Amino acid sequence: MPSSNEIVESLEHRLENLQIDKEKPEEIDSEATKKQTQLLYSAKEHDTKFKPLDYLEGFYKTHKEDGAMQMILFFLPGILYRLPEKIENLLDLGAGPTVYVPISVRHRAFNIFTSDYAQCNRETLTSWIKNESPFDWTNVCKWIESIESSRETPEMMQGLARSRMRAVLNVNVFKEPVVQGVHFKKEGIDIPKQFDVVTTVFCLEYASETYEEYQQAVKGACSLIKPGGFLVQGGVLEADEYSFGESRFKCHRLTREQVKWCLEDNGMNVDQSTNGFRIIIGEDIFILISQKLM
Ligand SMILES: C[S@@+](CC[C@H](N)C(=O)[O-])C[C@H]1O[C@@H](n2cnc3c(N)ncnc32)[C@H](O)[C@@H]1O
Repeated sequence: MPSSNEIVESLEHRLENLQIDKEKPEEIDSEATKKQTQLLYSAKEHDTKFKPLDYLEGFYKTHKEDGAMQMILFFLPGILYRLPEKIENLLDLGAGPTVYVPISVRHRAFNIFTSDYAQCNRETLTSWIKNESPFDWTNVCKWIESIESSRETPEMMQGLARSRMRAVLNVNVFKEPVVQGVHFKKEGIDIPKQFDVVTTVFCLEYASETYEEYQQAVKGACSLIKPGGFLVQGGVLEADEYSFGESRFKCHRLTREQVKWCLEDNGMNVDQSTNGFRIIIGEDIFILISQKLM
């Protein structure tokens, strides 16, 4: 069986050959015109202005929809391979309307919790759990399957992930506790105070507009991890905003140093020479795994 290092290295090698779709000059022009017509919202307005279907159509319709998503989906299996083989409780923090994390961890995590700050996203997540999703995840499943080589159909992948789902939580990374309420849960489920693994992708820097807010957001995320547990974090560096559909949202312009400083401040391992930390950065998109020190 290959080691997790070998898997990540082989994925890094494959990344060199991955065609991340770059915008052509005429597309850049039309992007600039589109931007002028989009409304610019603050990060705090995610709860009232976020449009789940516009977001999903913009970034997840096919795996080629967006370079950042391609990068995350491509490296996620290799990063997840570094987690313990059996995970009792996993939380996807700030999942938005997306379910690619539960699908990717379906074989390892027994109890999967998902969450978001915006009610419309919590509703979209719940509808997927009830197999009433307004969005078709087939293409993303095929992309995940091609990286995993698991030979499962999208229906099998989603069926297993759904059976592992336990609850949809209302979260705010600036509040204490971060879990503010339960939007949906299956019968007889207790919500853990801390989790063995917390995943959070494009959330902490997108919830923030300043470094102070980002520090608070990381503190909130880390407070949800058990001692010895893991954080899997994905995000974007050096960006002031992101956009989809008719909306743009401001975000904190994050640097790679800030990513590490904040983890360190919250008792997380940032020593690349150990097994407890690994970061991969490409085209200003990063994905990392960090273990909480005991
Ligand atoms: C860009 S989306 C990322 C969604 C998803 N994780 C993904 O990878 O596509 C950012 C998410 O952060 C959530 N968010 C914004 N402010 C937040 C806060 N204070 N606490 C928790 N989540 C927040 C938003 O509601 C939104 O769903």
